[in-house]
Formats: sequence, C-alpha cells, structure tokens
Amino acid sequence: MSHHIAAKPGEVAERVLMPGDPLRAKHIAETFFEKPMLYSDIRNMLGYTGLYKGVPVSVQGSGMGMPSMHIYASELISGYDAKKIIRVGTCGALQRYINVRDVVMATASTTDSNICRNTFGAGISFAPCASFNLLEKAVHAARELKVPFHVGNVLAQDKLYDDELDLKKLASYGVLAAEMEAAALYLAAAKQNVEALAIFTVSNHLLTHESTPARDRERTFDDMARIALETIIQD
Ligand SMILES: O=P(O)(O)O[C@H]1O[C@H](CO)[C@@H](O)[C@H]1O
Ligand SMILES: O=c1cc[nH]c(=O)[nH]1
Repeated sequence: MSHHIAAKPGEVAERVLMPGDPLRAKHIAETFFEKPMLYSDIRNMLGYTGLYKGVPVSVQGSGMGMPSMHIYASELISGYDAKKIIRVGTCGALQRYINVRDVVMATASTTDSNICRNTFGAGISFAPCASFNLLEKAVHAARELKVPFHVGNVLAQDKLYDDELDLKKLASYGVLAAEMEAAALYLAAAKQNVEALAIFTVSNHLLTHESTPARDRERTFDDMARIALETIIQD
C-alpha cells in the first residue's frame, strides 16, 4: 500500500493506463478488461486491474494537473513496480489541421510548470520525452485501427483557464495541443527509468472553439483506449 493507492502487493500490473478522470478508469476497466478488480478507491481515484487479451493491465485515475499526476505515477512506479505507463487523456487542439476526435500522441511535453526547473535548477530546460518504444507501437496500433492521429510536441499547462499564455505563439512553434499532465508523467518515468507515453483524444479545438458532444467523446475515447491497450500489452 502506498500513501494514495490502497492496492496490496501484486495487485497492480506492470502495465498501467492512466486517464485523468477516475470514471474513465472505471469505463475502461468495465469495457475492455476480463475480470476487472477494483484495487483502490482512496479519494475516489479509482484503480482497477484485469486482463486484456490475457495480459494483466491496470488502469489508474491520475486526477487533474501536474502535482496529482506526479503523485500517482511516482507511487505506481516506486510502490508497485509499474514499468510501462500510458496516459489516456483529453486535450485541446492548437493546429487547424487537427480535428476534434482525432488522437494526439506526445513525443515531448513543453510546459509552463516549474516541475522540471524544480528538479534540475534554472540552468537546464529538461525536455520531458516519451518512450520511443511505446510511441512506435502506438503509431502502429493507430494505423491498424484506422484512427486519425498526430504525433508531436504538446503543452502541459498549469492553468486550464489561462488567457495570459500565448497559445498562438506555441502553435506557431508546432505545438499540437494543450493538456495538463504529460510533463509530470514523463519526468516521473525518466527519474525511475521506466517507459511512459501520453496519448489524447481531442475533446475541443482551442482555435475554432469546436467541442465534441458527450456521446461522440465516449466512442473516440474507446479508440484511444484500444490504441493504448494494444500498445501496452506488447513486450
Ligand atoms: O481528460 P483528462 O485526462 O483529465 O485530461 C484533461 O482534462 C482535464 C481538464 O479538463 C485535465 O486533466 C486535462 O489534462
Ligand atoms: O487541458 C485541456 C484538456 C482538454 N482541452 C483543453 O483545452 N485543455
């Protein structure tokens, strides 16, 4: 048991999906797992383990924002020996050629958070990066499943409602989308030398202000979950 996760030793798999929303964790477990078992509901941050195509996989809510993700990812890695973590999140698109419902995969995470500076000091701008192994497999899975996807840099921002951040400038530097946790996940994984990837369903467009209806979101979240599951069960 760790401070925020009530699982007993051995109850969390080495392969973990992490949505921000704990109810998305429940949905993924109930939709895709054989024999889903709830191992933790501390703070209602639900965590389940089950089998996907015969392979043990867990799904653990991370909550919203960098500090919450850092807590859960760190405890999964040091307390439960998680070796591969894939965030399955939502994001807002920053490029006109990206449509709502598309999938975005983060090669790296730009951030306005101090999480990396607090780790390395002001002289180093550490670049939180995805596992190439997981990224390559996720690209292959998305092609097989015929899901539209984009791969590149994303912004992990500290404030969802931020009218001071220059999103247009970040977009002009090729940043694909904005979300709130990838940098913390990649930093925690890098520290403990495990593999991590963040993939997203585009839930809204930050330039056109288009948004997805709730039902559509569920279907496209399932596309993203399938990509993540097909990726994480491979060696
Ligand atoms: O849908 P999730 O995974 O929570 O991700 C996005 O949604 C939340 C904001 O609404 C933030 O956590 C952001 O990163
Ligand atoms: O962080 C997020 C998540 C979804 N959509 C956004 O615009 N931002």
